[in-house]
Amino acid sequence: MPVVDIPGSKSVTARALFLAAAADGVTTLVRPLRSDDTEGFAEGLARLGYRVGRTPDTWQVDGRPQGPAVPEADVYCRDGATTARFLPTLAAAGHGTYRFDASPQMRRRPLLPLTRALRDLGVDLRHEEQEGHHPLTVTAAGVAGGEVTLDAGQSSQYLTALLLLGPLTREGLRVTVTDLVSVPYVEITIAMMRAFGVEVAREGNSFVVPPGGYRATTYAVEPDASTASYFFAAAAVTGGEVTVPGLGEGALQGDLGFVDVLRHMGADVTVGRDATTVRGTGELRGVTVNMRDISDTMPTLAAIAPFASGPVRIEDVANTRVKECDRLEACAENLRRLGVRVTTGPDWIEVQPAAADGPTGTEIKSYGDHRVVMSFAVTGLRVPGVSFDDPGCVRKTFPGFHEEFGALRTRL
Ligand SMILES: O=C(O)C1=C[C@@H](OP(=O)(O)O)[C@@H](O)[C@H](O)C1
Ligand SMILES: C=C(OP(=O)(O)O)C(=O)O
Repeated sequence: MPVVDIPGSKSVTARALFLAAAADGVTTLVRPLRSDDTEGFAEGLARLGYRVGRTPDTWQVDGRPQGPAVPEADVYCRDGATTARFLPTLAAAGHGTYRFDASPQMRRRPLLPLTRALRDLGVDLRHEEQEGHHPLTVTAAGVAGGEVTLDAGQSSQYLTALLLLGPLTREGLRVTVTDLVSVPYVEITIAMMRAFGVEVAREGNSFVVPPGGYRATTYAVEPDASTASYFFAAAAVTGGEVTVPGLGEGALQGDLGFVDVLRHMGADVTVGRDATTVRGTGELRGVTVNMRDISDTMPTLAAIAPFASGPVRIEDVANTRVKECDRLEACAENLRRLGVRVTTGPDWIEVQPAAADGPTGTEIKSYGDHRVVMSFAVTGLRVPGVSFDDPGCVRKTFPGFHEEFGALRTRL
């Protein structure tokens, strides 16, 4: 029975780094994710003058409730949207001039609703080239706080950034959302703020954050549930069994809900107190599923959909078009390259069962998207000849993916 150790959650590590930097005292992160996104986040903090110390298993951050330690900084956010959206928001609470840029991929991704909200709160923020995109400069002079309205229909990260900022403002914050996707990520934010001593109140569509700052702590990062989805899917399509320790009933991440989709399709799933096991049963039924809450697992499901006995339709995932790539089209194109029939709409994808002679191996076009590669690696368990034009882009969240997945392949 393969037991797979999954690296730490990207979302939890990014939040923990923000909270640690903003807290009063020294915070220790236990088993943070070490990947391009989170290394980029930690490097960004260091650029802003925060002290980040490392041992193989822990990161220590000296918190500065007053904001960055340097009056000027130039921060490169790489491909990470958490870095590119959370760090300018953290910097706004300080005093100084901070410029943020990102990779070409991240430059294409939006953040206008967030930067508008920051401006509405009095933050001096300028986009250098294209309105609502990196590069941008924050000329920070602290944030008074107050009320602000936000459209988080494209990304919940806008709301998370503002909630994280709330305790650093002088009066606290009340954020009213007109739309919101990826709700479980906001729940992660609220639970983690609580662990750092701040209670967010929810009043209908409004989130109320008191002023007063964060308390430093020791924080253990749980394994990444989105990463685990590839290993759970592997069990479901091969008839094997995979157990992931550290992700159980108390897990913070909504993406663990992907196992409910697999259960619905016919897999045997046990979510225990501190571990989850998926066992393939040989049966994989078609399904129609709304993935608005867990859209990072849309490519995982799309990539195994050809092995289902009926059509797989994934709905309400418009915002997957503004991730590392347009994931709906990237998945559709790669499925077609495999010889699978697929259709897409503005916010959905429908995949037909593979023909009797099965999908045919091909080179998968990665679009620099870690999830495209990791998802179609699962397809490759059943289809000989699947390769990737850019296998290394998994570094964003899981640099060791191919080694770990290769090792699992021999044990399934
Ligand atoms: O807050 C976070 O850590 C994340 C939120 C989600 O983004 P959206 O809210 O943009 O869907 C998710 O896709 C991303 O990988 C991580
Ligand atoms: C969308 C993703 O990342 P981010 O938005 O944090 O860059 C992801 O990891 O799938």
